[in-house]
Amino acid sequence: MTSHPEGRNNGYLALSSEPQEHEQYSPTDAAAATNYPVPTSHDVDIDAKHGGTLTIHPDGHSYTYSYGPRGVAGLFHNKFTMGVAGLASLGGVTFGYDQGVIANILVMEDFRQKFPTTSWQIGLITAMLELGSLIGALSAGIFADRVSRQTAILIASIVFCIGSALQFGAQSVLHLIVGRGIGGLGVGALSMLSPLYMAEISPPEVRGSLMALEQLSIVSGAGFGFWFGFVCRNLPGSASWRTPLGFQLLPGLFLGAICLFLPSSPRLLVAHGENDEALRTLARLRLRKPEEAATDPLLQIESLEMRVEVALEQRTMGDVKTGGFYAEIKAWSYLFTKRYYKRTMIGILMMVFQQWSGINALLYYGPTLMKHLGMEDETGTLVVAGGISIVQLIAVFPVILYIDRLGRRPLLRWGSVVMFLSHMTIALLVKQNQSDWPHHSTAAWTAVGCTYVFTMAYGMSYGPIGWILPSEVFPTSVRSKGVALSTSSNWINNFLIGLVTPVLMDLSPSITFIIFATACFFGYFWSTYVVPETANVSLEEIDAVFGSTVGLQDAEYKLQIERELGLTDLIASLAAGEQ
Ligand SMILES: O[C@H]1[C@H](O)[C@@H](O)[C@H](O)[C@@H](O)[C@H]1O
Repeated sequence: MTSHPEGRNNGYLALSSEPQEHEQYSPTDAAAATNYPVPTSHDVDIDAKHGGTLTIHPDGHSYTYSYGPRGVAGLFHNKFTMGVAGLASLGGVTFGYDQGVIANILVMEDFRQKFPTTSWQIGLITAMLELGSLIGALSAGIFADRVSRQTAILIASIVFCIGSALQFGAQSVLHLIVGRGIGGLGVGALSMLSPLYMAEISPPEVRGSLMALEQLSIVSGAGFGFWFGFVCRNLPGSASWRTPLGFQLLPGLFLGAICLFLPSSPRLLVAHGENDEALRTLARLRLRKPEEAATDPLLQIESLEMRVEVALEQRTMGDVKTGGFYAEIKAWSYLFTKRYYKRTMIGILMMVFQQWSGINALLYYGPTLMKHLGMEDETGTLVVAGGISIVQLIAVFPVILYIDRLGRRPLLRWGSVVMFLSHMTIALLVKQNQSDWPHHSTAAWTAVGCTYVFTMAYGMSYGPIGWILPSEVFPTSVRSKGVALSTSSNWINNFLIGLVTPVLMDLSPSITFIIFATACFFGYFWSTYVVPETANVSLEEIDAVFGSTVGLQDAEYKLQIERELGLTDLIASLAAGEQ
């Protein structure tokens, strides 16, 4: 077997016809085996017109390609895909909005008079969204592959709108709770479908930037929801709370209306055997003319990689999508086999660390928390807490610009360190001053400042990457289920945080912050030693970064399929400048 060099190879150039176990190919071996000249330079300029490149790595085995530049230039280079991803990310707006709006609604005058809620009912109103979302995310994992991604998004939007309408027209607490539950089903489904779809349509060099749009949408939704609710609290009567609850119908209806015009996921098309349509869609997404579909080398590489992956998966695990109940169980259980276990755990733990970093404790209980930090005035505390959503929003912009240059891991590692330090500082300050905040206003403001530092670090690391990494680590055959599990982990942990934070805060605010700091501490080691770098790697070649878990047999199958489908010859001839 030829070895996969670790790191940024997003392609694997199998230049030999007879791979042997543990054999390392030198470029000379490769040339002898194929009669193609050995690439001497790294970059093969194959796409001068559009600025795309194919880089053959010096080992002569692996390659990287990009359709154009990264960062801002790359986003504009991919303007159509950016527009499509931006629209799909509206799923995140519904999610954020729902979370952001509720804190203000629950304290509104008219709401409290109409619905004299007990505290467990209040808990239920908040938690129903998370419970509904958990079920929504898991169910979307079941039906997402059977229909197109757009149809799945449409169904989820309709469910979301039904839930929103119920909340808008609620005449009793029960209506509201049921409405939140149904709305949650839609929110949960959308929260897994949007990143899934975005990952599948993005080119490797700007995938991180495009997927960070999901976080942008979530935090914009949350910020808008919070402040819109805050402003609406002065409206007369039930308009104060019905207006913000009804408002969410707008993004829901809009998403439902436009999703049928979005292009299909080329990866799902290939998985469904529609290779020609997949190539045409890919050409559209990469802004190539239809007639270029058959000739453009990068389109050829990307679509062949998709076909190789699907063929490989079908050969290894059978066609999981065509079967019934048994096949469904089998597909879910694959996530826990040796082959995918590590990826499944990355998806699940990503969200465990994201949620236990404590972001939602700040968002849900911001006002209460600020009181613990010595802020007394009601409006002031609301404003400070609302500021946290704004900090999250600001933090996501540098991520959109730089994540594909910086990579996912460095951001996670640095994020963990800063978040840990901020939490520990708060814990210390609270412990020392909680009995007498009025005389320690500097300490109080330092603690408030630390919550902002924490939020900034979170917003540049675990926040956006939580929605990026899980969709990247799975192959197409199990991606929807893997992402569904990861998203469910988000919702379960989100729910737990909502449940235990008030109890913990009553017990001891400083211990609460130490618990969140502990999560960040472990997050550092996890992102350093477990998480692989997925930046700039095409989705099909993520396998290579998990190289150690892929068996020898799989690697051999892969070489064989790459040869059968013509990818090997295509790369070799491009490297030799023959096209
Ligand atoms: O990434 C998001 C975001 O940071 C939200 O503000 C938070 O409420 C979510 O739980 C999280 O998943």
